[in-house]
Amino acid sequence: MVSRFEHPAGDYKKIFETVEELSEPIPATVTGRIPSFIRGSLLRLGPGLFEIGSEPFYHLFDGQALMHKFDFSNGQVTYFRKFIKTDAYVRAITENRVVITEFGTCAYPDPCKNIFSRFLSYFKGVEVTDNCLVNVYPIGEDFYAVTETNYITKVNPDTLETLKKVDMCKYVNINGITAHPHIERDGTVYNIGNCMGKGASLAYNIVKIPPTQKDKSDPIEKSKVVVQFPSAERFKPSYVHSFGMTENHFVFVETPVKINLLKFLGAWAIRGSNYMDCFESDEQKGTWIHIARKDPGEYIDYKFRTSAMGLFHHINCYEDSGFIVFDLCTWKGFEFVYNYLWLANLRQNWDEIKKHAMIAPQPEVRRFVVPLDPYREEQGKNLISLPYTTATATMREDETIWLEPEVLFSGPRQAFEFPQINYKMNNGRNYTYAYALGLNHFIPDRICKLNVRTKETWVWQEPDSYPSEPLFRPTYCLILNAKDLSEIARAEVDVMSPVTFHGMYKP
Ligand SMILES: CCCCCCCCCCCCCCCC(=O)OC/C=C(C)/C=C/C=C(C)/C=C/C1=C(C)CCCC1(C)C
Ligand SMILES: [Fe+2]
Repeated sequence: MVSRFEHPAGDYKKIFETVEELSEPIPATVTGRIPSFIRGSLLRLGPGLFEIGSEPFYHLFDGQALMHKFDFSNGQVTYFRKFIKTDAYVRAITENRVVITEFGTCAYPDPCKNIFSRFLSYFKGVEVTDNCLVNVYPIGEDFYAVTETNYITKVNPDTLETLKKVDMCKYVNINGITAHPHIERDGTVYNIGNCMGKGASLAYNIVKIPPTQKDKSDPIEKSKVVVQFPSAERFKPSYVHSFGMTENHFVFVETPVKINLLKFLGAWAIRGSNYMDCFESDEQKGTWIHIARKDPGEYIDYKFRTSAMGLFHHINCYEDSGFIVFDLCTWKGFEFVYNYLWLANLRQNWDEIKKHAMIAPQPEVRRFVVPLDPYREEQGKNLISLPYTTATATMREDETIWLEPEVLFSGPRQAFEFPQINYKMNNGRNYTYAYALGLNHFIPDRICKLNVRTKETWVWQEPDSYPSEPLFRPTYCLILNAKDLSEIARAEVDVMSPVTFHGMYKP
């Protein structure tokens, strides 16, 4: 599953360049035969505008949200893209400067204003960004483009028009909410977000948004918090990017990558800083794993611990014979991987890219197992009795339960990231296959498949192609056979497309 290619020509730099939106869909040239059951739209999101006037964005997660769409109908394909007209985008375009602070780029006060109003604007605090460049998902009958703040943006998935900005803080007690909800077959959405509770105590709330309402009212209005996970530290919640959901449980992994709230609330409002400045990594704490029952929501107060790791994406999790099995795309150690995703680094020449990735955390796909009844057995004994995994859980003297994972895939600087499963069929269930984007020293250059039972792997790769779950240069949408990753068809358009993070197929 490692890459067959080196990239000395540095063509990958193109996926971090600004492009224009399109005024109308353009036809794609199809090679092969698009299967007739593929009728719908592939929607994807990522950054499309990497600078405004003379002001650059600095981090991979700062560029302004561009929504892409491939439409499939009767074997024909069109491609369309539009910038989401968020406040961050519209105000930046209007004032020709960065107006709202992004993940790693700070907005400075308007230089045209007099010194007094500039001084005042420092103390007004920071406007939280609505730059929804990370993912798109349905809520009821509607579609929302999202980042990880409290703002989500309703879009029309056909015209890519921006419809309205919604503040989730109005409905539930959260300060931010992830771009990776779980969606049940009936349309119920579950998500997790950091929250500041009573007496400024920190927690992580699981939010439930019901499906389409009979009375046609907006399901978001009926959002509620169903269960709360405590934070390991009083003023430092961990960064959370995704979580796991089995039939009856939620799995939340609390990593050592912390948001220092004192920095966040204080320093940020007074001098120019951005979200990246507020993270710190705790070398001592390791990783805490939390479990909660789903219905009714109830936190299960077992102290599962494992070594320090970075985590963005859960692959899948399921219950089996009194255990919860969960598979993760991890990064070894406590250092924040986002420190390596500054655009200046990703745009370097290949030799520098490789040097940089040598010192970064290393990726590994890991399987963990937790027992649902850990206090049955004595201390020091492995509590896991599933015959097919070497993952262990051991009760320690202090009543914490130490987890050692089984490694499902490991290759130096070769990440299996941005994972996908056959979600409708397999989420929360015992499963066999996971698919992902292969990162070669952080450069996305292949599509991978992993059999999580046997560890067998498959790869699709082509020279000078930089997929992102997957989008390519020159932009083409590739249809691969899920069995062996062989090519079925491709629909190519004569425009360049920058990197995208996540998206969805809308039948
Ligand atoms: C697709 C190819 C990419 C090429 C290189 C990738 C290398 C990747 C290696 C690791 C995987 C990383 C996965 C991350 C994916 C992703 O989509 O991340 C985007 C995340 C964003 C934009 C997060 C924004 C979060 C914000 C603004 C949070 C703000 C807040 C806090 C920090 C504290 C609490 C309040 C608030 C406002 C929510
Ligand atoms: Fe993600």
